[in-house]
Amino acid sequence: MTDVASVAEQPLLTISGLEVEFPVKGWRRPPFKALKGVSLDILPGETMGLVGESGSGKTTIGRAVLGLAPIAGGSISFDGRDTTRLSRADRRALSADIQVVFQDPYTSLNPAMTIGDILAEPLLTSGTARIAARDRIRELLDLVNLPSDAADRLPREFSGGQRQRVAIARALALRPRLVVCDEPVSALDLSTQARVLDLFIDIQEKTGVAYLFVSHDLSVVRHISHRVAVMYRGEIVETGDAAAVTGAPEHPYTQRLLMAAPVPHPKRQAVRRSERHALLASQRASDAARETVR
Ligand SMILES: Nc1ncnc2c1ncn2[C@@H]1O[C@H](COP(=O)(O)OP(=O)(O)OP(=O)(O)O)[C@@H](O)[C@H]1O
Repeated sequence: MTDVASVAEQPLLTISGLEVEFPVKGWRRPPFKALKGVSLDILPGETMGLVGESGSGKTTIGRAVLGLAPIAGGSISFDGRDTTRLSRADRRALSADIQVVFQDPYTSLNPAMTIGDILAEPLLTSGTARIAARDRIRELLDLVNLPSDAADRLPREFSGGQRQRVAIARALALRPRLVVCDEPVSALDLSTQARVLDLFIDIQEKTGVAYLFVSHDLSVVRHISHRVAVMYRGEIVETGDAAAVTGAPEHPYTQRLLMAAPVPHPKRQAVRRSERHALLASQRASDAARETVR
């Protein structure tokens, strides 16, 4: 379903010539140009990986898409509408369609709220009735593979990976069409990273959500993306099919990034995303069968 060829060709998100400038303190000092004319589009159900070194402007693109960066030029349109010129009410309506998952699952969840209350918040704020919200919370916990009794527990009772599942569930509560994922696995250990990345892929296959997936880690981006854009000092220097960009990059900067990235296991590299899912499913089935025999 999420194969790029099978999704509609009309972009969900189109960023054209985007410029973001931050003011710099000091008499008559020119602003700092964090984005210098960035263009990018994302199709429905697609994952666009955004990779680049620290300070290249990845987070700023995500923040601009969320309406949180000072835009100096260019445009961002979502579903054909320019989002840089929305009234506050329209921006609020759009926020159901565009959600975010942050890097740190330890600070992004309110420690005093139960998981149920954390997931209920966006639902109740948007006008969902309490009974419908309770059903939706159950569905969300199931979608991110957490037990339904998780709703009654506090964030501190969960590991980092489980907390990130809660953050993902919260982002999905209002059935967004795009989720900005800003380094969502960087704070997790390697094996948890792989499981959470596979969860993102599973959810996309079930819901058709698109991701703008920001990471400084080329191997993470290679694992999850359909297409990849490479950022360098406020500009996109290369965009293309994930396998092509991460396998045979054209731009010297991407080549340097690739040399610095850990090499994936050759078997894993050869397996396409859809095939990987079939493989994972059969691995899970044989694990389950082994458990039953024991
Ligand atoms: N609010 C701000 N005020 C001033 N400068 C900012 C602000 N936010 C970001 N910048 C600058 O804009 C540039 C791009 O930052 P950004 O956070 O987008 O980079 P990044 O590629 O996401 O890096 P990292 O991986 O370290 O988060 C950096 O030089 C940063 O210092």
